[in-house]
Amino acid sequence: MRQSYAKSRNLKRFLSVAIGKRRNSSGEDDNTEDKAFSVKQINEMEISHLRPGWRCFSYEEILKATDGFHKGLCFLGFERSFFGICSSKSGLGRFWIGADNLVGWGGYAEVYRGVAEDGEAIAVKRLTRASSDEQREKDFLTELGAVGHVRHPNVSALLGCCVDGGLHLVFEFYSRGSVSSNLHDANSPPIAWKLRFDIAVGTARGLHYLHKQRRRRIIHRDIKASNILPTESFEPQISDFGLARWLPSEWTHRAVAPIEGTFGCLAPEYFTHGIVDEKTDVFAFGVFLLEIVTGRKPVDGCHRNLLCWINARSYLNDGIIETLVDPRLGEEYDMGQLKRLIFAASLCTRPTATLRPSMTEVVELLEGGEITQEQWKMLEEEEEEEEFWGFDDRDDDDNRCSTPSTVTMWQLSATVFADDLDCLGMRSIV
Ligand SMILES: Nc1ncnc2c1ncn2[C@@H]1O[C@H](COP(=O)(O)OP(=O)(O)OP(=O)(O)O)[C@@H](O)[C@H]1O
Repeated sequence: MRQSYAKSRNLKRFLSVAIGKRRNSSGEDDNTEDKAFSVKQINEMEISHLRPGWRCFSYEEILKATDGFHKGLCFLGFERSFFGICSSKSGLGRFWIGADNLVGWGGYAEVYRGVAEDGEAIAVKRLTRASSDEQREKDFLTELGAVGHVRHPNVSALLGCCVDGGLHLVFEFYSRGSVSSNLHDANSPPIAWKLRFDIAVGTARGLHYLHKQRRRRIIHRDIKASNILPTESFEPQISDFGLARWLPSEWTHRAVAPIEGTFGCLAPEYFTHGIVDEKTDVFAFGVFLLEIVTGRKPVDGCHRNLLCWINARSYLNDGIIETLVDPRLGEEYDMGQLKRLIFAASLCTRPTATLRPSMTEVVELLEGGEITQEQWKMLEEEEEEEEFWGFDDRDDDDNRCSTPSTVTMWQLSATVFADDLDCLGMRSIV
C-alpha cells in the first residue's frame, strides 16, 4: 500500500516535470511553463509548439467518461467480463453476455471506450491491478514518453493521461477494431484489396515517421496487425507503444532484455541476441504485409509460422504469387500492388538485418518509386549466408521451410520479378 503511494507520488512528479519543465532559449532548464504562457507577445504558433499535445485528466473525468469503467455483467466476483458468451465453471449452465465499455485488453492493460465532456470518443487504457509491478509501471511510462512526443496521421493520438486511482492513458477512440480483428473475423466480409494496400502504405508512413522524421528515433518493437487500428476513414494508426525504445542518434542499436514482442513477428537478431534497431520493426512490418496479403496469422492455431507457410507454398507452386493471396478475395486484387507488397515483404523479412531496407525505402517502394538493380542485389556470398530463419517443428508438406531446396521469400520475389519489374517501373534484380 505504502509502496504504491510512494510510486504514485513519483509518477506525479515525473508528469509535472514532463509537462511543466521546458528549456529556455539559452538551453538552460527553466520552469517556463507559466512564464511562456503569460507573455502576451508570443504568437499562437509558438504557443502551440510549446504546449504538449495532451493534458492530464482527473480521475473523476475518466470515471465519468467510461461510466465507471463499466464492464457489463460480472459473475461471482470475476473481475473481467468477456465479449461474446461464456459459461461459468460451476456447471450451472449460466451464460453471460458481458462487456460494455471494455473494448480490449492486452498483457498488462485494459482498454475502455468512453465519451469525454466535449463529446469526443476516447479510449482509456488502464494498467490492470494484477500487473501493477514496477516493471509494468515503467513500460506504461515508456509508452507515455514515446507516444506523448509523436504526432502523425498514422500514429495513435494521445489525448492525455491520469495517474490518480492507477495509471491511465487516454487516446482517441478507434471504433473499427484492429486490422487483425478485421482480417481474421470469419463472420465479417473480407477487407477489400484497396483498403489492405492503403493500410500497408499508411502503416509504412507511420513507421517511417518514427524511425526517420524525429530528432530521436523510436523503435516500436511490437508492430503487428492487432496494434494497427484503422480510423473511421480507414487511416491506419500505429498503437501500443508499451515496448517502444528510444534510439539516440549516436547508437547503432541497443541490446534489450527480456525479449518481448509477438511470436512470428520477431526479427532473428532480436529473438536470438536481443538486438534492437529500426530493422527490428522493418522485419515485423514485412510479416504484417504478408498477413495482409494472405489473411493468415503470423503463427496460426497449429503453431505454423507464416513465413514457413509462404516458403513452402511458393515451393509447391513454383513461385506463383497469386497463390499467396487471401482466398476470400477471389480475383479482387491489383496485381501490380500485390507484387509491390510481396517484393517489399521479401526484403523486409530478410534474415540479415543489414540487408533489409529502411522504412524510407519501403515507403518509396510501396508508393511506386523506382528501385534500381544495384540497390537490392545481394552479393553471392550474402545470398549463401541468407538461410531462411523459421521454425521446423512440423514435418507436414505445408511446412517445408528449412531444407536447402526450399524457395525463400527472397528467391520467390526474384523469380517472379525477373520478368515483371519493368512494368512496375523497377528494373530486374536477378
Ligand atoms: N485507441 C483505441 N481505440 C480503440 N480500441 C483500442 C485503442 N487502443 C487499444 N484498443 C484496443 O485494446 C486492445 C489492447 O490494447 P493495447 O494493445 O494497447 O494493450 P496492451 O496491454 O499493451 O496489449 P499487448 O499485450 O498486445 O501489448 C487493442 O488490441 C485494441 O483492440
